[in-house]
Amino acid sequence: MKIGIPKELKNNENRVALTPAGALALTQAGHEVFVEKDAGLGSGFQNEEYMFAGANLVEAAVDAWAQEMVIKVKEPIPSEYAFFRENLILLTYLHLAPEIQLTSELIKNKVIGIAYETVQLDNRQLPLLTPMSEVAGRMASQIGAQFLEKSKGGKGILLSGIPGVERAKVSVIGGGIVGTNAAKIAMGLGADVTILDVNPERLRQLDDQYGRELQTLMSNSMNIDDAVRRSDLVIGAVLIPGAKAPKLVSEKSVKEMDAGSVIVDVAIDQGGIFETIDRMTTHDHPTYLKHDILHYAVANMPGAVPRTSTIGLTNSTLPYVLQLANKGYKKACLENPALLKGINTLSGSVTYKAVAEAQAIPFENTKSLLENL
Ligand SMILES: NC(=O)C1=CN([C@@H]2O[C@H](COP(=O)(O)OP(=O)(O)OC[C@H]3O[C@@H](n4cnc5c(N)ncnc54)[C@H](O)[C@@H]3O)[C@@H](O)[C@H]2O)C=CC1
Ligand SMILES: CC(=O)C(=O)O
Repeated sequence: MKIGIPKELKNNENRVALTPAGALALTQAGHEVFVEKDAGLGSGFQNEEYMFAGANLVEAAVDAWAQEMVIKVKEPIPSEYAFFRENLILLTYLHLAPEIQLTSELIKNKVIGIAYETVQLDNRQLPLLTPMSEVAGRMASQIGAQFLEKSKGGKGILLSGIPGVERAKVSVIGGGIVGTNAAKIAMGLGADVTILDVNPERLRQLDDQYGRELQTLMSNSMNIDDAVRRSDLVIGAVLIPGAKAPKLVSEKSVKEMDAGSVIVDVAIDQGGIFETIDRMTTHDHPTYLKHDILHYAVANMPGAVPRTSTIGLTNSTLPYVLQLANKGYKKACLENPALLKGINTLSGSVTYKAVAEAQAIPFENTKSLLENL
């Protein structure tokens, strides 16, 4: 198969969809890889390393996009919609539920849109979201700690406190991969950490794992309101796969936080869980103030640590990329139910139920559509 790797265009997005090691695995399997010149530089991978791995370097994005399958990191931005065409296989994070225009372009152009974030194993794990959730979760606490500093606009407190001075209170809403990693780092930095989840089994696991160091709480509106009001830093880490994130934190609770407190909404890529977050922010302008609370809502947090993230992402995506390339997307998806769940758009239809529901548009069953192609 001919596979294109365009350079990422989102603000401060320095990741690339494939490492030279990944390119080598594909060329050794008999595939042709076309990497846009300089696409790997932000992650510290030189053009020569891709050439050494047997990939072709192409001068322009259009040449990478012209291939049978295009692998990216982030959802395409409007300037990339012109590259969409019928039967293009696009493998990337799509986060379509809140992205009406992108969804409509993928449908209109009959793109085969496979979203990393909805590839799901039988045990419900999301193997292609996990590595970036590990990164973003770990970053969320670091970022929260930075923005609590006075010079960054925060209330001027240290997460750990010092002997004789109170520690900061951190609440993490959602106890999955992002939430657990955020809690781990916040605990490591010495904060007083509470984690909320709706899944009692998950709360039990977290309690077994971290004991008295971590306060677990059932996620309901009363507990969320109480936790938010008392927190110096609140991290949003909820996910209902494919769906628009539920608005769990009310504007009223945010107003009751102390001035200079910080919100980091990692779930912003699915629309965010705070009523006071109505827009994404960027690495260039990461926060805005609302009700005197700093709001951070960057949808590509791992883009800030591209070397770690690119290697972590390729480690997880490569086995799936190889299946798609070796078998063709149709056979690969019909033989692997996890990959089948990744298809969000096919033959001009939305094939992921939660996306169709979020946008109130018709939904088609992926398997039936594929079998009849
Ligand atoms: N902004 C960024 O750069 C990045 C954002 N993300 C996003 O972070 C979000 C979380 O991802 P993961 O941790 O990997 O998902 P996950 O599936 O591992 O965890 C989600 C957790 O949310 C819980 N949950 C569901 N409804 C809830 C509710 N009402 N209250 C409390 N908890 C609830 C689930 O039980 C689950 O434990 C996703 O939207 C993901 O796309 C991930 C990586 C980077
Ligand atoms: C998960 C995601 O959207 C990201 O890593 O940017």
